[in-house]
Amino acid sequence: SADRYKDPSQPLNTRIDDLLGRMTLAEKIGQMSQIEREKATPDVINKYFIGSVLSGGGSVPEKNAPPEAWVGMVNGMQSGALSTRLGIPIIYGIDAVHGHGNVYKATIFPHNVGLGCTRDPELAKRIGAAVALEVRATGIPYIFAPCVAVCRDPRWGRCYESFSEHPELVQNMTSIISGFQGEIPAGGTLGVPFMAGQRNVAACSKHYVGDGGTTNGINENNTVATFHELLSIHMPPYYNAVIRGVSTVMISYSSWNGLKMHANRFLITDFLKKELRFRGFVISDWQGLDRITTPEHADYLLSIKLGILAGIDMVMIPFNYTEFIDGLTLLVNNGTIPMSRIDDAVRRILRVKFTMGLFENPYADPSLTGELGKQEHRDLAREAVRKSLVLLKNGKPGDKPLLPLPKKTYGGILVAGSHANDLGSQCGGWTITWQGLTGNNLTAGTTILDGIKRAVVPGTDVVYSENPDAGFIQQNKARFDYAIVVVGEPPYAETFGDNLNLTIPAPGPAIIQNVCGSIKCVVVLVSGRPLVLEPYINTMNALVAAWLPGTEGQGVADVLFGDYGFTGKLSRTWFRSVNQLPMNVGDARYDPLFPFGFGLETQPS
Ligand SMILES: OC[C@@H]1[C@@H](O)[C@H](O)[C@@H](O)c2nc(CNc3ccccc3)cn21
Repeated sequence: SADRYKDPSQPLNTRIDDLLGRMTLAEKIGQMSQIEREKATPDVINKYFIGSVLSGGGSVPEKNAPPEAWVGMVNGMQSGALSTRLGIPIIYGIDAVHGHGNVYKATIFPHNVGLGCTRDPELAKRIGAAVALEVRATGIPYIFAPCVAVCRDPRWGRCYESFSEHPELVQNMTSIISGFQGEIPAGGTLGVPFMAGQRNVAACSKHYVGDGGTTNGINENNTVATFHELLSIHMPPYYNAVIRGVSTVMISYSSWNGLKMHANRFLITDFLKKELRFRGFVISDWQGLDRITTPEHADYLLSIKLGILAGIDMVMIPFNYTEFIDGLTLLVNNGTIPMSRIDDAVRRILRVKFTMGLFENPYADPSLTGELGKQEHRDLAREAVRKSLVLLKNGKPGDKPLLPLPKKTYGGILVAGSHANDLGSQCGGWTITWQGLTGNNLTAGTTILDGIKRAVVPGTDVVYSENPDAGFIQQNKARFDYAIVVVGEPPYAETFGDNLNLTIPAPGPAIIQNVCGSIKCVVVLVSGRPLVLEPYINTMNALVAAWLPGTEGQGVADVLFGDYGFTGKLSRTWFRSVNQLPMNVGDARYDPLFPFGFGLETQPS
């Protein structure tokens, strides 16, 4: 019979059964293997029947690669896959967690902590659709987003990847999945993966489950919780993700009550796959199997056994693919892992690939390259920046409000601080490189300083000094009508962001004291999370939490100068002291500097 699996008019399960029935063990295990771009030559993909390739953070075809280079790379790999006996296409995945962060000149949106402050699920959906177009511009159909972590401790290095500490707010923001993948039609089968068309991407809700609940926010560590606490705090977003038809779920490095999530058969198979009826595929994190043991990779055969039997379907290996393939082959041949488990994994992977139309559209659509960094998307990102800003203070007690700032001044405006003129720092981690970069040459965008200069009346004297010394301040303090002080955190990702003191990094505090001690000032804090404020807050006339706004820094000036009012509300509790942590809305003992949901409002001027 003609290859029925290649016939798109055949029912989905007919195609899956037909193809699965033809596959050798080597071809099945190849589908379960995801390797890193740098290993993924067409020959390796062909020889090992590789099912998936990824770009890890910062892994690009060439520095500042244009979309055409990405398309050429992905298509080259795809030809390797299509030349295999059964011609099963690869699915290429990448972290587009705040826009297509790895790609030069992509639109970079606010990180999730800021999106949570918009309280605007419809905006999140529009962002998802825009990001999908920018990802498709590079020929990629699959992203490792959204992170639906419920970050319960801001000392966690990935807290900025979390929409909120409050599970309901995170649940609401899962609307971004319907932007990425398209809106699933009502009345379908619960839990099946969905993708509307070739201008959408398959999504990945991560990291299942409890990644945001680790002790002291230590990345990849242990989440101590009763099953009820796990279900009420960390699990809710996965209900919504499954209902929205999310195509994949990524497993967390963390443990639950001492058991590694990557080895947790109860939560992956019995709960996610059976109870929640998730029908897409479950993917490990990077070397997630290796990290089941301590030290990592200490017993890779055991890692493979535990991970695959737990219910992991695709393994983000990413480099030692022969060791993985040989190990899994051995475990199937010696009966440790039943073929039924392998078939479940491959069935799920094929279900996603058939559903997203990958067999009919294995190659990039070259007409989409113009979507990358499109002005329409930048305008959307700028809107998101505006709505993400949270006004925490506006005028000292007894003073009249400082914001919105006048665009016309008699004297000048002093702009100070390390983060006023630093595109990389306002983007944060997962931008161009894994950890992110400082400086202004990493990609295309608008710094907060650029935005201020464009917002004021032409001819207004805007003076920028990154770290003005006391002498400069004393000589000029009468000159300036007011100052804008922009300080905050350097870029970071994952464990590099773990931080137990959460103080504003030097020289931020000194700049605040020097400038605000002499000149009326508004401080704009660029950070992935709440930081220690109490020592300085009385010195400030006004204070804005800007989070990690991304490339469209103009959105900050839009609101500072009153083109738009402040509307953002805290997605996270703002603690007084780290000694209070963890401290979340709803806790019995709750004594924040600013509570969850706080945000002053201003009217457009
Ligand atoms: O980039 C792929 C995944 C990403 O989707 C996950 O959210 C994240 O947990 C993740 N981390 C890495 C790399 N982690 C790593 C940590 C220490 C040394 C080398 C790599 C890759 N990935």
